[in-house]
Amino acid sequence: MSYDGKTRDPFLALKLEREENLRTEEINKLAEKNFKEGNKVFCYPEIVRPDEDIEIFFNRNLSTLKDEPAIVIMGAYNDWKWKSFNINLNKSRLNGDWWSCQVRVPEEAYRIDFVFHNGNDLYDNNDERDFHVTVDGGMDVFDFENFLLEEKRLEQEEFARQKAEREKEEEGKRRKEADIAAKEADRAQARAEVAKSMGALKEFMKRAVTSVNNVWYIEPSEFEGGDKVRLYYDKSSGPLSEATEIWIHGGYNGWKEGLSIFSKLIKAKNKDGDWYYTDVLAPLVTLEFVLPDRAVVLDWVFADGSPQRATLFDNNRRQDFHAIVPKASFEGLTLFEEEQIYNKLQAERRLRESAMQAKAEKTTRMKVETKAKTLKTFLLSQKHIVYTDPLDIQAGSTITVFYNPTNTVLSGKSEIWLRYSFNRWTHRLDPFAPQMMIPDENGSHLKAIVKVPLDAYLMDFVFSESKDGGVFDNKNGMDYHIPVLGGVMKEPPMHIVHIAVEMAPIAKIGGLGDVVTSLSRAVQDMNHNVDIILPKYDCLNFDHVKDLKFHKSYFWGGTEIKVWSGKVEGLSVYFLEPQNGLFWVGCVYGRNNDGERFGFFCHAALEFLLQGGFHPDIIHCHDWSSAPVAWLFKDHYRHYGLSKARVVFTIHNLEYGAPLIAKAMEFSDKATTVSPTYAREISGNPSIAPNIFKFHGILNGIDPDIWDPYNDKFIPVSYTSENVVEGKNAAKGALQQRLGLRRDDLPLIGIISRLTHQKGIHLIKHAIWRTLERGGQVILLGSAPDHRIQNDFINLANQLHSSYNDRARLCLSYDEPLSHLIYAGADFVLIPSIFEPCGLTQLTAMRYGSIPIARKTGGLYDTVFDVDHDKERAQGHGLEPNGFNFDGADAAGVDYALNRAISAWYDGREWLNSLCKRVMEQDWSWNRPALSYLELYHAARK
Ligand SMILES: Nc1ncnc2c1ncn2[C@@H]1O[C@H](COP(=O)(O)OP(=O)(O)O[C@H]2O[C@H](CO)[C@@H](O)[C@H](O)[C@H]2O)[C@@H](O)[C@H]1O
Repeated sequence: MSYDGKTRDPFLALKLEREENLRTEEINKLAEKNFKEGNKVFCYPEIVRPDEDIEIFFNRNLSTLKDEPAIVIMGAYNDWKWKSFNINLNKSRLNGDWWSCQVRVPEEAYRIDFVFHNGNDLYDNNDERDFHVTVDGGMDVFDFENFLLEEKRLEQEEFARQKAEREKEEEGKRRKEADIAAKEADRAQARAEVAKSMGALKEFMKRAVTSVNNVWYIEPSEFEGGDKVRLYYDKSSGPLSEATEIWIHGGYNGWKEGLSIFSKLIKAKNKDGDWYYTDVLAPLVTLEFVLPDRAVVLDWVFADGSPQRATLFDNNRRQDFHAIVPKASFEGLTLFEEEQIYNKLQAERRLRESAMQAKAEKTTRMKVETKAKTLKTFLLSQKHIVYTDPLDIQAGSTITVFYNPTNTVLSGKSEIWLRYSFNRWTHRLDPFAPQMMIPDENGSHLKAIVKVPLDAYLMDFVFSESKDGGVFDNKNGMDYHIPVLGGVMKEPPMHIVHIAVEMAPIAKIGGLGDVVTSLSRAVQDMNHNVDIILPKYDCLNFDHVKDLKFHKSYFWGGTEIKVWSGKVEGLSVYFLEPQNGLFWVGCVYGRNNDGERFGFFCHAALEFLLQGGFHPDIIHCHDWSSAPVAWLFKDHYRHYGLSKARVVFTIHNLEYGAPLIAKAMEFSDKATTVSPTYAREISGNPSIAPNIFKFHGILNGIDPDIWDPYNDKFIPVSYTSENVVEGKNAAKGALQQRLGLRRDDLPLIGIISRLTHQKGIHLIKHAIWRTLERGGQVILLGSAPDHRIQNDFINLANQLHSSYNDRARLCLSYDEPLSHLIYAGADFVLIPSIFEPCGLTQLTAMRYGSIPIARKTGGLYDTVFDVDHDKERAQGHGLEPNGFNFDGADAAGVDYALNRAISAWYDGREWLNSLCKRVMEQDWSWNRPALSYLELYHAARK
C-alpha cells in the first residue's frame, strides 16, 4: 500500500489494503483456474450483477491476437440489442498473458456480448460464436423486451407531443392567414356597402340647399354636426299658416336614423313675416348619435304638433326639407360608416366561428364517447361467456381472463385451457404457453392470468379441453379478439377494394349504395386503405365527386376503358368508363342487358386492378350485380397476378339474381349477409345452403356523419338527445309547412321506402288509413320501379290529397334532402317489410329520435326491440327496448303495433319523449359491425 497523504485514517487504509490483497488473490486464483481449463476469458467478480463494474480478463496468448500489441474489446448488451462499447485492454500484472479492462454493467443488462480485436481488422470472435457473460439477478429477456418497448412508447409519446405542437403551430398560422383573409373580405364588404349607401346619399343631397327664400334659413350659416344652430321658418309660407303651434320633425342624412329631431318652434320677434324658429343640435339626437362628423344633410318637415299629436304638415310638397350641413365632411362620414359595418361584420364572424368550433368539438367528443361506450357494451355483452378484468385491456398490464364454458362446446369438460396470443396470432413471442384455467372463487367462470406485452394491439384467444388441444371453442372459427389499448404497435393496414355498382350519394338506388360508402368510411377510419371501383354512369351525381380527373386508359374486352379517379365522402373512387357506352344509358339498373353490362364491368374492374399493379388484400363485391367478381377472380386472376387477394361477397338481398348469388357463394372466400336473422332465414335456401360454412350475418350500420341531426343542413334546428323534443318539433313544423300539411301537434308517421313487394305495400297502405282514422298525419316518401305500383300510389295520393289534404302527403319521388327532414320531423317511422335483409330506415330513424314501428323480420328483428315484449331480448344485446314491432303480415299485425304507438303519443308524451332520447343514444353506426367485418377480412386471409 502507498500512503498518498489523503487517506489520513490509518485503520481505513489498512482495511482497503486488505481488500485489495484479497481481490488480487481471488483474481490470481481465477486466472490460474481458467488458464488450466484453457479458457481465454473470465471476469471478476465471477457472478456478474447489474449496475456494477466488472473486470474482464482476456488471455492474449491463447487467441488469434497473440502477436498483437493492442487489444480492444467490442461489445454490447442483451444479444447485441442494447448499447455498445469499445474499450482498450491493458496488460495485467497476473502471471501469463492476461489483459484486462473494466466494463460497466447497466441495470437493464441480462447478458454481455463481446469480441476482441487489435484496433484494426483482426478479430477473435470465439470461433464465430462471440463471447458472452450472463448477468444475474436483473432483468430477464421478457422484462428487457418490455423495457425496450417502454422506451419506444416514450419515444412515440414524445414524437406525438412534438407532432401535436407542430400541428398547433400550423393551425395557428392557418388561423392567422384565415383571419387576415376574413378581415380583408369584411373590409371589402363594408366598403362596398358604404359605397352603395353613400352613392344613394349623394343623390339625395342634390335636393339639399342652405336656405329657401321666405321659407326657411339657418343661423349661423356656417355650421357642422354637433353645433347648435337656429332654424327659422316662415309659417305663412305653407299649409301651416293657420296652425297654433309649429313643430319640426326631423332627422339627418336622408332620414337614415328615422325621426330623431323634434322640437317646438318659437315665434321670432322683430321679424317681418310670420317667422318661427327653433334651436337644433345638428344632428339633435341622443348621445350615442352625436358624432361630429356624421350629419351631412338635415331632413325635416314642419307640423302643427308633436310627433304624437300632429295632424297638419308642411312637407315641402312631399319633398320634405333638406338642409346642407356646410362644414360636414363627407369623407369622415364614409370612414365612420365603413368602420361601423366592418366592426359589425367582424363581430358576427367571430360569433359564428366560435359557435362552429364549439359544435365541431362537441361532435367529436360525442363520437369518441359513443365509440368507447359501444366497445364496452360489446365486451360486456359476451360477459356470460368471456370477459377480462379490467374490461379495457391496456398494453403492458396484467389481466385476468374469465371464461364460462357452460354454453359452449366445452361445457362439462374437466379441464379448460386458455390458448392466447396477440396481434392476430402474429406476436413476436408467439406461441405463448397454454394455461390451464382455474375456478374463480366467486362465480361460475374459470380464470387465468395473462401478461399483455407493450407491443400488443389485439388479444386473441380460444379455449380447449386439454393442453394439446382436442375440442376447441374458437367462436365458430372466428376466435375471440379484444382490442388492446395504448400499445406501441398499431395494426398494419389492409387494402380493401370494393367493386360495386351503387354508391351513395353519387349512384344510390337503395341501401346497397349506403353500405358501400358507409362501411368503407368506417374501415378507412380504422386506418385501413380502401378503394372503390364503380362504373362511370352518365347519370352519376357529379356534385358530390371531388377532384375528378382522368387517371388512365386501358384496353380490354374489345374497347378502350377510361379510368377516372375522384373523392366521394372522403373515399378514393375509380370510375370505369368503357368507350362502348355500356354506362351511358341514363340509369343504373333497368335496361334489359343489366346482367351483361355489370358482368363486363366486374371483369374490367379486375383487369384494372391487375394492370394497375394493385395488390389488395380483400376484394369485396356486392349482390348479384358484382357477384361475377368472385368467379372471374378465381378463374382469371387469382393465379395470374392478384394472388394475395381474397374475395368477400355480401348479399344485400337474395330476392334478385339468385343463380348469380349462388355462384358467388361458391367462389368467394367468405360470404356475408347484412343481419344475423336474415342469415338464418336464408340459410336453407339452395343458393346458400351448400356454402353455409363460410356464411356470416353481420349487421349493417349507418354513417354517423352523413346522418347526424346535430350537423344536418336539411333540418331547421340541430339537436342531440339533450334537446330532441325541441329539435323534432321544429323539424315537424318545417316538414308540415313544406308539404302543406296542417301545422298542428299531431302524431306523425313517416314512411321512406322503395315501393316494392318486399316493403309490405299492402301494409303501408293499411297503415296510412289507420293513422288517418286515429287523427294522425302520414308522410310517405317513396318510388316504385314497377309502373303499375307507381300508378297505384299516384291514384292513392290523389284520393288522399282530396280527402285528407291537411293530414296526408305522398311524395312519389326520390328526394334525399326531404328524407332527412322526415327522419327528423316524424314521431314514428314505419317499416312493415315482408322480408328485410337488414333495413337502414329504422336505424336512421333512431339516429334522429324517431321511433321505429317494424315487422319482426330479418334485420328489423335484430334492431327493433318492442317496448312491451322485448326487454329481455334487448338486454341480451346490452340494449333497452326501442320501438314497436309486430309479427303478422296482415292488417291486424300492423294495427297491433301502430295502435300502441299512436296511443302512447296521445296518452304518454312524457314517456314517449324519453324513448326518443333513448333511441338517439343507441349506437347503430358501424362502430361495432366494422370490427366484425375486419375479423371476417382477416379470417378470409387465413
Ligand atoms: N324515395 C326515397 N327518397 C330518398 N331516400 C330514399 C327513398 N327511398 C328509400 N330511400 C333511402 O334508401 C335507403 C334504403 O335502405 P334499405 O335498407 O331500406 O334498403 P334497400 O331495401 O334498398 O336495400 C337492401 O340493402 C340494404 C343494405 O344492405 C339492406 O339494409 C336492405 O335490407 C336491403 O333490402 C335508406 O337510406 C332510405 O332512406
